[in-house]
Amino acid sequence: MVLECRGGMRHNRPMSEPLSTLAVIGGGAWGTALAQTASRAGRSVCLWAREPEVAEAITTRHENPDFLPGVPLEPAIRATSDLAQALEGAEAVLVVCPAQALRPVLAAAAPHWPSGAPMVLCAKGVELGSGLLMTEVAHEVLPTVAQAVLSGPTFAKEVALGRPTAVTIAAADPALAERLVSALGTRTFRPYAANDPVGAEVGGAVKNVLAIACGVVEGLGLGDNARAALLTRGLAEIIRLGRALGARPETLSGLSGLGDLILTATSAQSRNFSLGFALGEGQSLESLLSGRRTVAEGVPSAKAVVALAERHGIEMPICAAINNLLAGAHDVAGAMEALLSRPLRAETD
Ligand SMILES: NC(=O)C1=CN([C@@H]2O[C@H](COP(=O)(O)OP(=O)(O)OC[C@H]3O[C@@H](n4cnc5c(N)ncnc54)[C@H](O)[C@@H]3O)[C@@H](O)[C@H]2O)C=CC1
Ligand SMILES: O=C(CO)COP(=O)(O)O
Repeated sequence: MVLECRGGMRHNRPMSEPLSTLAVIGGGAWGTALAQTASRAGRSVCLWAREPEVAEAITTRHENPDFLPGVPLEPAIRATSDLAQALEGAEAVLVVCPAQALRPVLAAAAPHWPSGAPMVLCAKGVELGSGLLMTEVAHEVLPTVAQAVLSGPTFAKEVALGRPTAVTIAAADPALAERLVSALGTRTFRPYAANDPVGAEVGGAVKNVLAIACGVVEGLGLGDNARAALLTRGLAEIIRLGRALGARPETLSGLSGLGDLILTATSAQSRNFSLGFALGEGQSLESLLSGRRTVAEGVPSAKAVVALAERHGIEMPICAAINNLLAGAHDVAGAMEALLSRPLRAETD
């Protein structure tokens, strides 16, 4: 079956005109949920899924049983596994692939990128090896494309079901953030405009590692005090790294930082929290990752975040303990011991 995605003629719109046609790159749970909310906001949406069977299920059966089962999708959403088709005529592109796949996916998209269309980076992570944030990776691949970051406390299924949700849309250019807020906002999907994209992405990347830590503590049955301590000291790690990278503290304590940390690190709906919980109960990382199709971004990002912190001379002991656990350098008891044996010190150090 040929799946067509035609958003109209390729053209550059003046910055003030509304964005009517969007491409969503990524057919996982979050790309599908964002396509759903954009379609409900009245946008014409074409989604690119890597798997042809996912594209076909979305277009013909209006569902994504592989990555977002049980949620009826808007019939108007079109999907394709052809990147060129997905991008044709798009006035903005939401990039929603896993963080470690961002570089190759953007490189494949680059020859087909619609002239003048900004990108909205929606993945949460830090690139392994380079230690680059998503905006930095994207800038290396597509240096002339305007960027925004969409991040916040957002379980995909709740968004797709239309449950009330607030997010941050951050762009260095405030006019771009406002246009995206207008394009995506609805009564229940409520984007807040911001102009600190780095702050928005640091919170989203680090909270996944901290969610694994909270899951471990829960799986070990260490209690509510321990979880509260991890959340608070975890936020201190987000703020320390964010400041070093030029983020503003108020962004880190907003929706994309503290908000997402609270959501992800306290809910069994989170893949990162659940993975940590299973590790705390004694399951092996290998068994948890084998055959898995969904992402737990905290796993690759732990190593990248710790390397980034070392490069900036910042202490991130919770992230370091999780990195050691995931790398097999410590078992669960060893990772806890590394945290509990740290010297006592002033809270604000
Ligand atoms: N699921 C959620 O509730 C939310 C997810 N996010 C973020 O969105 C990003 C995407 O996550 P999900 O949509 O949840 O994914 P998912 O776990 O539902 O599905 C995995 C997706 O990754 C794709 N994929 C796997 N390997 C790939 C590769 N090498 N190249 C290109 N694509 C590949 C698969 O085709 C599939 O679309 C992640 O960074 C995640 O942290 C952000 C907010 C909410
Ligand atoms: O980013 C998310 C919620 O904001 C999704 O978290 P998980 O990837 O841990 O499920």
